This record gives sequence, structure tokens and C-alpha cells, in this order.
Amino acid sequence: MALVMAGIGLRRLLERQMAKRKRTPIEYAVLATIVCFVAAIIKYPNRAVFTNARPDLKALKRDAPGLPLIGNLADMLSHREDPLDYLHKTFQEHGDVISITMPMIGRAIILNRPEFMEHIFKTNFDNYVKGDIFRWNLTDILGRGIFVADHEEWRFHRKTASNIFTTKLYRSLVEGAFKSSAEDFSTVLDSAIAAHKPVDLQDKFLKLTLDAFGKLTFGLDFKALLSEDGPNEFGDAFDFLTSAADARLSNPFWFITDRIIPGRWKKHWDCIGILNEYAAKAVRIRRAETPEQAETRKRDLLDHFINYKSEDGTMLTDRELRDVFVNFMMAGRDTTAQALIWQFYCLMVNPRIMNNIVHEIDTVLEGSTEKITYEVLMNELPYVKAVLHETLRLHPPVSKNVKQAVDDDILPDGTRVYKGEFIAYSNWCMGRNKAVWGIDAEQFVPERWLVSSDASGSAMTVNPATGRGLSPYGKFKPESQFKFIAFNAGPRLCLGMTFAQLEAMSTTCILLQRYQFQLTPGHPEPTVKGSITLPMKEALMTVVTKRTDGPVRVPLASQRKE
Ligand code: HEM
Repeated sequence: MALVMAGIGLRRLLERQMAKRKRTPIEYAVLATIVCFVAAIIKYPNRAVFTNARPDLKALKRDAPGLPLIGNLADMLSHREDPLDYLHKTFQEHGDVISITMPMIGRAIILNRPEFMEHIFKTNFDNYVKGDIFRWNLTDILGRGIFVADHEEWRFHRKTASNIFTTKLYRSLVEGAFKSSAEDFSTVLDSAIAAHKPVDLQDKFLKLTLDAFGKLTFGLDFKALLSEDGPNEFGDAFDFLTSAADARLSNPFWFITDRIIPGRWKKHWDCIGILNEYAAKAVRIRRAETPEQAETRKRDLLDHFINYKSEDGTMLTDRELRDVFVNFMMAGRDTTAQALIWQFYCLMVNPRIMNNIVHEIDTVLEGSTEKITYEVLMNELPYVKAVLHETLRLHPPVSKNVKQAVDDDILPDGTRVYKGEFIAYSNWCMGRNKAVWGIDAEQFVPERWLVSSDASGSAMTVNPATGRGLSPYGKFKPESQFKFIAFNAGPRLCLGMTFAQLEAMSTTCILLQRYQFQLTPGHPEPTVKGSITLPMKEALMTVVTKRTDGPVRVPLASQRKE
């Protein structure tokens, strides 16, 4: 009471003092700012400025939903090193629908169940787009390519690019390009073995997919794998930009901070310059090609885009071709490499599963790389496929994503989404959701992807259709696209899904036929580095030895205990 009386007295005194003299314009401005600020705090007590109150939604933290004016910005910034873990724990505490607000962005509703995925990826697909914020964050890197495109622009990219993903291409990749990259990989491993040096599998797999993808899609030979270890201009520029793109998701003021941090803005544009140079080189070489030279090689992705003519005869400019190049590099290089990196890590820390996969490879392929074909990879190696899928479930290379609502909508549980709000989801969190994947959701169990093929229980060892050894692990059982969203789902399902699976599986088979892999002693458990994909923060240091044991013939327990 005394304090209130003192406050009132002080205010009267100040008022009298102020009344004696005229206020300056600056004083008026300061006063107006203070009044606006206090009014804004009253209007936005627990959420970001300019967002609507949504008492119907659970806030990120129930007891402290967000700070006045900045909403959950502080939460996001303080967890920028471990955003996935943080989100996973929040889902565990507060359920599968949570909401955050961020200044400059607005409200995002974060979802963690397959029925929501089905709704946004398929049932009401047209209502959820990449939107302006996505483009604002990424256009300087990705231009107007497929990843940032919506509506007609997206349909054009999708249709043009889908022309190359045919079974004919897959057959020739498996029998040619993927085997030859695995041969280069073996050369690198052989020299490490001869020099008694451990190998950083992360670095090598990224170089493998860069080389393969560059050659196959744009006719560029980066020669990253076989070159001396050291800076890798293209790869390093790419890594910098994917990290920068990710940092923008949790920092809506990136356009200011990136310019303030010394050297950062220049480095950003230097890296973009490097990507542009490589893209320009690929286009230059292709445009200079004679028809005879073009005849002697296979058509690739660049051919389809460079020869594209719209109805009025317009062709793509070099700038548009640059965007195709960068978007596809983003799609194809890191993702498949990271699938292999995390998969080899999971195998090395799970000796039982390593034994099983080697056993299947030896049984079906009988020590020969010649037997690795498109059909064999697709149909006859269920355990290899299961291990890859289990890796992608727990370590999806595209681990989080966001879409914007074009119009008001109602989600399957009755939650309202208003026009302009964002919907976000994390493949990484949904893969660990026990309500979706069962009590062992956080464990690496490839057997969840297998069903026994032989109900009668007879011990067949030879495939009667092919005469080859039969996998003892039953059949691969695919999951619904909306439950297993590592490759996205619905009309925007990953275009390179089969490509990536074949590349990862054939590389795995060839390497496990020849080598044994063990983590270096005392290797730390890997953590995730901030990026739009899922790189490990640490190198994956591995001791590689040649296999001298011949095919492993000891079947180990394989079926999952339900
Ligand atoms: C394990 C490897 C891969 C994974 C986990 C993966 C995952 C994904 C995901 C989650 C998306 C949706 C991204 C978004 O909408 O923001 C996507 C889109 C896409 N992916 Fe992949 N991807 C992989 C490999 C590849 C490869 C090798 C290629 C090319 C050969 C490729 C081409 C594409 C394209 C073109 C899109 C855009 C599709 C569209 O928007 O219509 N991906 N991928």
C-alpha cells in the first residue's frame, strides 16, 4: 500500500515538473515508444508479436508458454545445438500436437503422428505449401528450384525430372555406376589398410555420393574420393551453406546477424559463388557438345532440363539450370551419404545385426559382385533393405520440415489451422514415437521390417525361381508412407527414393563382402551437427580390415520377438 502511494506521489511530482516546461520531440517519441511497448506486452503476454492468441492449442511449455513479444524465440535459440532432442522430449511431455510462436515467422503447429502426415501430404495436399518464408530463407542458395517451388512451378520441375527415374536407368546404375564408385571406395580402403590408418567413413561416404551424383546427373567428375585428403572446395562450400540454411530456421533475424558476424556474409556469398561456378561449368560443357558426342553417352538429368522447351518454345536460362543443379545436388548428395554413414555406425555398434546382414549377403550373393542386380536388390535381400529402412527411421537425413497453410483448415483431431500459420513435423521425432512404432521405438531393430515368408516353416535354402541362395530372413514388409516419412509422402514423395535405396544397398553389399568395420577404440557416441540434413558432428573413425573369413555361415537369431 505504501509503495502504491509512493508511486502515485512520484508520478504527480514528475507531472508537475514536466508541466512547467515544454516537452521536446525526442521526449514525445520516447514516451510514445514506451506506451506502445507496454501496450504490446499487454496484448502479447506470452506469444510473438502479431500472432493471434490460440488458447485452444497447447503451448510448447505448459507452465511458461512463451515470452512477451518474442514467444518461443529464446527456447529455440537456446536449443539450436540439440533441436531434435528438445522437440522429442517436449512431445513426450506434452503430447503429439504442440505450438510455438516466433517473431517474423508467426505460429507453427508441430505434429507427431501419421494421421496428421496423411492429412497434410495427401488429403489436403493443396493447402500446405512451402510458402514465402521457406523461399525467403533459402532463395539465395536454392534459387527457384524444386525444393522451394509450389504449384505450377513445382509441377514443371517434378514432371521434367521424373523422366529420368526409370527402371532402365536403375538397372544400368546398379550394374555400372554404383559398382564403379564402390570400386573407387575399395581403393581408398585398401590404401588405408596398407598404411594401418583408420578411415573417416563420414568423409569418404560424402565424397562417394558427390562423385557418383555429379557424374550421373550433370556429367561432372569431382574426383573427390580418389584425390588427396584436404579441402574439398565444392563439398566444403555445400556443407557451409546447408548449416547456414538450418541456422535460419531458428533465427528469424539471420539477415541481420549474418551481416554482423565478421566474415560470415562474405563467406556465404563465396560459397554460393563456388556452387554457381560448378553449375556454369556443367552447362557450358554440355552446350558445347556436338550431336555426335551427345550420341555416345547416356541421357542424364541435365539433358532433360537443357533440352526442355515450353509451349511457346522458350528454353531454360543458365540461371534456371543453375537452380536445377543446386537443388538436385542438395537432394542427392548428403542424403544418401548420411544414410550410409548412420547405417554403418548402427551396424558397428550392433554386432548381432552386423552378423545377420553379412550372413544374408553371403548367402544370396555367394561372394560375387556380379550377382548384385536391380532385381536382386529390390527383392532378394530383405535384411539389407530392413537395415537401411531402420537406419532411416531413426536417423532420417531430412530430419525436420515445415509447410504453410494457404487457407483455414481442420486437422483430423479437430485442431484448427488458420491461413498463414505453419505446420511443422520431424521425421526424427516421429521415428522415435512409441505410440507409433511401439515400446522399442528408440531401439535399432531391423526385424520390425520383416515377416517370415514361409508359413509352413520348412527350411528352404535355395530360391526355386532363381537357383540362388534364399535369404533366411523372410520378406521385407513396407510401412505406410505416412508412418515412415523419411522420403516424404504423397505427391511430393522423394523423386530419388529408389535411386538412393539402390545406391546405398549396392554399396553396402560390396563393402561388406570385402571388409570388416569396427569403430576406433573409445569412439564417442555421435551427435548431430546443425544442418538441413543430418551430418554427424564428429568424424566416424573406423578401423577397416579385409575379410579373410569367407562368407559367414552362422545364422543368428533374426526374427523379432513380438
Ligand atoms: C536416403 C536418401 C534420401 C532421403 C532420405 C530423401 C528424402 C527426401 C525428403 C524428405 C524429401 C522432401 C523434402 C521437402 O519437401 O522439403 C525429398 C524430396 C526430394 N528428393 Fe529425396 N531423399 C533422398 C535421396 C534423394 C536422391 C538420391 C535424389 C535424386 C536422385 C532425391 C531427389 C529428391 C527430389 C527431386 C525431391 C523433391 C521432390 C518434390 O518436391 O516433388 N532424393 N527427399
